[in-house]
Formats: sequence, C-alpha cells, structure tokens
Amino acid sequence: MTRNTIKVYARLKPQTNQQHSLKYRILRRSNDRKTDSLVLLAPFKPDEFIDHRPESWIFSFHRIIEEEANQQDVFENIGRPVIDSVLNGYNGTVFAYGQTGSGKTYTITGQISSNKCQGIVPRSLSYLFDFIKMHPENIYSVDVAYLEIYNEYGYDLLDRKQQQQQQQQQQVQVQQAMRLEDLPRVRIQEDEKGKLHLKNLTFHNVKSEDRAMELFLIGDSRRVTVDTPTNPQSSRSHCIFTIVVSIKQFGANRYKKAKMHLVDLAGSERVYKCEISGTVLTEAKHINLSLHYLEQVIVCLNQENSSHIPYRNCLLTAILRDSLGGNCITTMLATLSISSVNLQETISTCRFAQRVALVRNEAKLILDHDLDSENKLLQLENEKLRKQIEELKNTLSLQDNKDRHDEKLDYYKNLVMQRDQEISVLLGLLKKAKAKLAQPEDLNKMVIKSKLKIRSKESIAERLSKTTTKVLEPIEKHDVENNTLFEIKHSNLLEKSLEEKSIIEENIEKKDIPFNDSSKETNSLKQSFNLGTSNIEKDLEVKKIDENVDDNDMSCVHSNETSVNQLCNLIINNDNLVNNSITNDDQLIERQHIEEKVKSNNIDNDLEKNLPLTGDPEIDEEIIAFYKAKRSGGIY
Ligand SMILES: Nc1ncnc2c1ncn2[C@@H]1O[C@H](COP(=O)(O)OP(=O)(O)OP(=O)(O)O)[C@@H](O)[C@H]1O
Repeated sequence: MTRNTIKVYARLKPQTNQQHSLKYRILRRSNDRKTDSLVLLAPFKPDEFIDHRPESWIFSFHRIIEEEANQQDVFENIGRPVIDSVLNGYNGTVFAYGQTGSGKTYTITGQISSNKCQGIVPRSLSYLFDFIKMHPENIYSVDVAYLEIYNEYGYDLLDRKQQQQQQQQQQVQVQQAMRLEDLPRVRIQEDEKGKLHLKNLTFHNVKSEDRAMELFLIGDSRRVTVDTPTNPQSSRSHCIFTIVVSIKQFGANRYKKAKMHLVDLAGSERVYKCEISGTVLTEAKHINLSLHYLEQVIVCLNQENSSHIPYRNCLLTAILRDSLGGNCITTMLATLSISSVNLQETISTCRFAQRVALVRNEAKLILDHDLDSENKLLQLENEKLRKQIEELKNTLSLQDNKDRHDEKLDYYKNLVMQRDQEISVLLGLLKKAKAKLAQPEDLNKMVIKSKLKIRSKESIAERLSKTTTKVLEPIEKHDVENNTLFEIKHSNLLEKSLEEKSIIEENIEKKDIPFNDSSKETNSLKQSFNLGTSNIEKDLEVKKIDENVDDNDMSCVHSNETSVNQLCNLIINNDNLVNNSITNDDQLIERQHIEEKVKSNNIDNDLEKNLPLTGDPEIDEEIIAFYKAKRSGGIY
C-alpha cells in the first residue's frame, strides 16, 4: 500500500496575443522549495483585482509545464508515471480540469492524426503495448471503455450495437450524425458489499495498439462538442477513457488488475461571460453543477473530521470515487489560460488545484479474483503456451532434421571413404597395368622373336626352293642332252644333292627349335623332302642297274617332277604358315587366354563386357575380383 497525495500539475496554454498576456513568474523547485510555484501578477487596473486582493497570487504545483512544452513532455511528466503504476497493479487517474478552451482536450486527446500533437491517451496506449511487447514473460490482458457524462447521464461511447450498424453502413458521416440518445445509458449499481458498478458500460478486450486506437477514435467521434464563444469545439460533457490492465506472471496462480482513467472534464465557465443560452446554457449548468460536486468531494476529503464524502451526488464523483481519496495514484492537470481576460478563471482553477493537492490517496495493489478476468488471462496464457509448444516443436523438428542430416552426412562420409579405398585399389591396378605396358622391351622381344621365326622359315624355304631348282635343272636339261651326259651329270648332281640334303638336314636340325611347338607342317615338309629325294635316289639307282632304260628315264623324271611339285606346294603352305605366324601375336593369344579364363570363372556376361580389362591377366584378375566384391556389396 502506498499513501500519497494527489499530484497536481499546471499546464500553461500558449498565448497567441502577447498584448493580453498575464504577467506571471514560475519559481522552480529547489532545495528550499519542494514544488514549483506560479506567481500571477495582477494587471495594473485596480478594478480588475479579484476581491480587492493584493496584486499577486502564488500557487504551488508538483510541476508547472510551460507554454513551450510539447505533448511528449506532458506525457513523460504526467501520463507515464501513472501508466507505470497501473502496470505495477495500482489504479491510476489523470484528470484535466480548467476553464473552457484552456487546453484540457488538447492535453488528454490531442490531435490524433498528428504524431507530434497526440495527447496522453494515444501516447499511453502506445507506451502500454510497447511495454507488453517487451515483457513476454507475463500475460497481459487489456480492456478499454469510453464513457461520456452529458447532462448528468452516462453514455457508452463504444456501444457494440452501434458499432455493428456503422460497420454495415460504412459511412463516416453516419458515425458523426449518430445521436447520443441512441447510445445505451450507463448507470451506477451498488452491490451487497457497497461496491459501485457501472451498468451498460462495455469493456472491449484489445490485443493491439491499433485496435485500441480505433476504438478510441470511434468514441471520440461520438462526443458532444459545441461551438461556443470561447471555444469553437467545446466539449459539453465529461469524458472518461478507461484502460484496464490485467497482469499475470507466467504460471502464477494470482493476477493483478488495475485501471487507468483518463478524464477530460467539461470546461468550467462563467455563464454570464459566455453569453450563452438554450441547450448550451443547460449544458453549462450541468457542467458547473457536477464540477461543484467534485469540488465538494475534494473539500470533504480534506476535512479531517468529515465522516461522509458525497460521492453519490453525481455520476462523475461516483465514478471517480476510487481516484479521489481511494485506492488510486491520481494526477490532476490544471490547464491554465494566461490571458489577462481569463485571470479570474485561472485563479479559480489554481485554487481548486491547491485543494486537490491536499487529498490523500491510499493506493493498494489489487490482486483480483474476478472469474471473467481470470478466465481471459488463462486463455491468453494457453494461447501463449500453445505458441511456445509450436515453437518448441519447430525447434525440435529442426534438431531432428539436423540429427538426420548428421546421419546422412556420416553415411556419405563413409561412402566417400569406401570410394577412396576403391579408387586407391583401382589406382594400384592401373599403376601395375601401366608398368607392364611401359616395358616395350618385352614387346620388342616378342616382335623380334616372331621376325626371327619368319626369317628362319623363309631362309629354309628359300634354300629348299634353290635345292629344288638345282634338282630340276638337270631334269629339264635332260630333254635336250643325251642320256649319257645326263647320267654322268645326274650322278654328280645326286652326290651334290645328297650333300645339300645333309646340309639342309643339319640346318633344319639347327633351326628346329622355333618349329618344335606347332609346326607339324615343317615335319611334313621334312618328310616330303625326304620322300622326294629318296624317289630321285631310287630312280637313279634303278638307272645305274639298268643302264639303257630310256622310257623309264622319262617316268623317273616325271616322278621327280611330282615330288618337286609336292615340295613347291609344301613351300607355299609353309609360306602361308609363316604369314599366319606374323598375325599370331603372343599378346593376342594371352588376352584370349585371359578372356577364356574369365569366362571359365563364370563371371556375369554383362559385368565382363563393361569391365575395363587391361589385357594383363594378373591385373585383369584383380580387376575382376574387385568388381565382383563390389557387386556383392563387400569391400575389395
Ligand atoms: N498547449 C496548447 N498548444 C497549442 N494549442 C492548444 C494548447 N492548448 C489548447 N490549444 C488549442 O486551444 C483550443 C482549445 O483547446 P481545447 O479544446 O483543448 O480546450 P478545452 O479546455 O478542452 O475546452 P472545452 O472545455 O471547451 O472543451 C484548441 O484549438 C486547441 O488546439
């Protein structure tokens, strides 16, 4: 609980006409002085002195806001401390009091369309919602209501039915043309505990500054204003904009609830001065009466022995009961005109302010148990919890995704490692294959070997051919020479041939090694050669025995010719063989050998086809093994 007097501020309305300006001085608070003081100096004309008092008056205020002060300065000094106390759970009230046209509405409402000129209400809403945003640890529920007291009747400026109708028509003119009588009347009801309640006043729950401002504007547009001689837009009513803030700490069982009244009182005016009549006069009388009741309450509150405070005299005092002498932190703003023509009204306002400044309030922290409010707060708390759960879910799913991502990453890392191993094996194989291929001597050797084979086969064939020619020559000559000569020559030739034969045989023996492996043809050549020569030998031997066998000579020659022909054929065959041996490259044979081996190992045909075999059996075997292992899912 905090005990404090109502803080009273004075705001001086800027004077446009300096000629008619009151002379005044402001004495700022100092070590000697606890408050600001306003010293008003009377004009020189003694007939303008009020009650023939001395020519100067001094009034104390918590703070005096000068003409030059802007709207933000006013909010910082007056509005902000009150809304801060509301946010701490204490009721707060700001009310503006002053003569008509002195700047009450300008201070409380201001010009909403201009940021610079906005009054305490819009600035308080903005401050409140900014504060809520900055404190997500708490649950806040905000409700607003707007009440107008006109000619002693209360009206709900934010009536829902009217709002719905206006929304349907969507015409601003209709809003403005709306009659006050169409709005529901707000009445005061007292419960069994003596607590006063306002019946028919709607409290709107607002979740944003924009919505709250929207409602404030709607209510403001419904206010009754009149063009009076002193103010072209004079408020003919008292208006109270109420902000209720319920605060619950997250997870707490209890909650705080506090309300802030922002009161723009109708202007006090001296009827005789305003030259008004009719409705405006009636309004003025009601205004003055209610302000009189307000003053009465204040006076009673300041009288120590006063047992009864006349709150119920009027609607205004009934509503402000908590704000005056009750559970509230209250600030009064006295709006003062410093025009010399308004001296009396200014002094009157200052006097009222001095009395209010003496009123003591006892502000208590309000821990409410109202089911409606509690329900609202719990709903908000649930909403917030749901949001938090969603956020947590998102965070968890992100974490989950991250885990999955990490798993995938590990999998791919392993895969990359496996691939690296495979690549290194393949590189090894490739290296081996290259090393093999990089030994051209082997190939050269093989080529040379093959050439040697060819040459040796060629030379034998050549020799055989020559021998055959030599054998044939005498036979051919036999046709032209006589038999004796033929015989002599033949015997010589035979000897030579035999010699040649033995030489050839020797040579064949020497050159036999390259023919050993595969040359069946060579053996048959040898045999045929033997056969050919033996036939000649036989024939000649027969000649020797039977010296005069002419006809037989010819058959012998024919037989020799056949043998030679056979020899020639064999030579041609041998030549073909030699040619074939050129194409029979050893590497090709080896490759075929590997391929056969691969086939025999039952390797899948498709795989075989696509394998990058090198031709080297050793390497190819490794390659096949590598791909076989890979295909079966293992590691080579
Ligand atoms: N501090 C100020 N700075 C600039 N203009 C001001 C200031 N105070 C009041 N005014 C202007 O003076 C005129 C009257 O002000 P306002 O309507 O606020 O007076 P009021 O006290 O509310 O009068 P009423 O009681 O008749 O409603 C308005 O045009 C307003 O803009």
